[in-house]
Amino acid sequence: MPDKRAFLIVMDSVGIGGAPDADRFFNDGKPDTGANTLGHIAQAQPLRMPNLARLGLGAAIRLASGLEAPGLGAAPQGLWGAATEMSKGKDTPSGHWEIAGAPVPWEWHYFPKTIPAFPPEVTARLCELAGTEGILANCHASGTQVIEDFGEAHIRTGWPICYTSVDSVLQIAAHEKHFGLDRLLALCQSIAPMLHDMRLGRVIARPFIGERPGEFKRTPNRRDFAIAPPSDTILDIAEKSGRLTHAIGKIGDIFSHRGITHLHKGKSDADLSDHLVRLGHEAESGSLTFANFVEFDMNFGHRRDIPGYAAQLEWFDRVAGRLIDCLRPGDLAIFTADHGNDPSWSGTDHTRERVPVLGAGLGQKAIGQVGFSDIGASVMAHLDLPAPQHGRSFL
Ligand SMILES: O=P(O)(O)O[C@H]1O[C@H](CO)[C@@H](O)[C@H]1O
Ligand SMILES: [Mn+2]
Ligand SMILES: [Mn+2]
Repeated sequence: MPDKRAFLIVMDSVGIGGAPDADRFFNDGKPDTGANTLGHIAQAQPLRMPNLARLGLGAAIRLASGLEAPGLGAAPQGLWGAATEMSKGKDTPSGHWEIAGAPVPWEWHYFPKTIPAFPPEVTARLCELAGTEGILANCHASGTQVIEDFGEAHIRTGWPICYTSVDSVLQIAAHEKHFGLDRLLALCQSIAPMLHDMRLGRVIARPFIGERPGEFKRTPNRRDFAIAPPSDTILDIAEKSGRLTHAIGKIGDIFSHRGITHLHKGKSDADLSDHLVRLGHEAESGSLTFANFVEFDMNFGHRRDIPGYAAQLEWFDRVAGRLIDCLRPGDLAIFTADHGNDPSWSGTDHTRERVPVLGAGLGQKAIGQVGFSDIGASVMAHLDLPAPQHGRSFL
C-alpha cells in the first residue's frame, strides 16, 4: 500500500469562464458566452484567497478565459491549470462523473419551459405515489421562490410542489412537518426509477419549514436521487482495488453510493470542512477522499448573490489552507469545480465554464489546458491505481 493519499475537492460551481462551447448553453434564453463565475466576482470586489492564489488560481483564470482577477494574481507555487468539460450538460452529475473518469455518453432529458412542464404520465405517477389529487407548480422555478409562491397552498392541500430548471432535474418541495420528511424522501425515491429510465439526471427532495410566506425556509435535509454513473469511476476503481474511499457531502448521492467506503455528511459546508480537515489528519495511507462543497452553488450562485459568494470563497480559502497544512509528504490535494454559476449572469441557472485545477503537495507545475477526466486519471496515477476508461494523467 503506498503511503501517499489523495484529496479531491469540488468547489461546486466555482467556474473560471472560457468554455469553448458556452454559446450552446443558455440562461433565460441568453447564451453563456462570457460567463465567468470567479472572474466576475473578483472584478466586482477583489478577493482575499491567499492559499488558492498561491497555488495558481489567478493564473488559471487567465489561462481559461484571458480575464485578470484582482487579488488572485500571486505567482503560482502549486500545480495549476484549467479543465474543459466534454459532456453535454452543465449540471452536477455530468461535471462530477467526468472528473471521476466517466463522461456522460447520452443526451440528458430536460423538461420544457411550459406549464405544465411534466408529461401527464409523470404527474399521474407522482399523485399515485403521494396519494394526492394533484401537484403544485409543475413549471420551471427557482427553489426559494417556488416555496414562497406555493407554500401556503401546499400546507392547505397537501399536494407536493414539483418543479424543474434548465438542468435535468425534477425537484419536489414539501413541508417537513405538514407533509413529513420521511414521506417526501420516500416519494422521491419511488418516482426516481421511472425518471432515470427517461435519462433524467436527478430527483431532488427539497424539504422546508415555516407557516406563511416570508417565513418559509429550506432545511439542510435535501437529498438527491441520481441516476447511476455510466461506467466505473475513480471511486469504483479505488474500492475494487481494496482502497478506502471517503465521500464528503453530496458525493454519496452524486455517485449513487457506488464505490464509497465511508460517507461523511453534515448540515452545512462548515460541518463538511470539519470532516475534510479531520480526514487530512486521519485518512489512511493509499486512501481517496472526495469532497463536494455545495453552498457556493446552492446559497449564492443560484441566488445571484455576488457578496455572499465572495464571502463563501474567502471562507473556503481558509479551509483549503487548513487542509494543505495537514498534508504529509507525497500527498496530493486537488481543488476543482464541476461547472459555473456566475452570480453576475442573467437567469438563475448554472453557466457553462471551464474550471480551475489546483494541486497542493507535488510542488510547482503548470499543466495547461486539460480535460475534466484528466483530473480523475491523475488521482489514480498518484495512488498507483489503474486509470479510468477516460482521461490521461497530467502528473
Ligand atoms: O433553485 P433551486 O431549487 O436551488 O434549484 C437549483 O438546484 C438544482 C440542482 O443543483 C438546479 O437544477 C437548480 O435548479
Ligand atoms: Mn454542481
Ligand atoms: Mn446547482
